[in-house]
Amino acid sequence: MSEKPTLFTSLSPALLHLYDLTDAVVVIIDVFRATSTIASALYNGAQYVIPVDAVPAAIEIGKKVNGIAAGERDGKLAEGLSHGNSPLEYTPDFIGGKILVLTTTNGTKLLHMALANGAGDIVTGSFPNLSVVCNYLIHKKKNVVLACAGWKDRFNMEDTLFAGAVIHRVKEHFTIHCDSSFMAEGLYAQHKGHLLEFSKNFTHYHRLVNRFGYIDDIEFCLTEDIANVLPLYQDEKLIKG
Ligand SMILES: O=C(O)[C@H](CS(=O)(=O)O)OP(=O)(O)O
Repeated sequence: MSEKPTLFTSLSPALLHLYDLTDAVVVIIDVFRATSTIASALYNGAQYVIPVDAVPAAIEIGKKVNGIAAGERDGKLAEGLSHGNSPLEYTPDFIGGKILVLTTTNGTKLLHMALANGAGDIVTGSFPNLSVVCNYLIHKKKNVVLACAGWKDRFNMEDTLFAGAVIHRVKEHFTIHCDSSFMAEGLYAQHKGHLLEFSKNFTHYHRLVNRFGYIDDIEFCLTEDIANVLPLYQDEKLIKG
């Protein structure tokens, strides 16, 4: 009997160095909101997304590729960028055929950290593209690291819940000896029927909804398969895989 590949969950960027990324598919997870926004932009016809880890670089690259330089810091539009990090901003009319250059507080930084740690096979995941990510992991038959962006190195619930949702669907295909994966799946199994209601307790819900009123974004970001495309990292871009 052939051995199954392994699956691990990194609950924070601060823990990422503990995992071997070199021979694995790394799923970058930032449910609120970077990876939901990336799925939305590609689903609605963006040519591709360039994830960037700093605002000045996003502005410079945006000019060079004649793209839309977008992103935020701490939930607000960052100075010098013309668009934010809301998945609802990237409608087909607006983003169709265009290049999005995106920089965010947690998600795009984590993707660059994964690259610096040797990752060669990177996709981004969120509830809006849950099924396509799971199918990719099953068909690749490679080791997997589910990498949660958290918030400024802290653990968060929404990224952990998404990791749990993936594990719930793919677990028969992997060897999983990882307590964070076990915890993530248990959490998802317990709350999958009422994610929106459950999310009202989360730190990020307070940050995004109570401070900025982004409730529609939260609903989008917790809706499974509403933008079911695979953002695949190739040649410094996220393309539709
Ligand atoms: O834009 C977001 O949703 C967050 C903002 S915050 O700084 O975490 O409040 O950034 P992200 O990198 O998408 O987590």
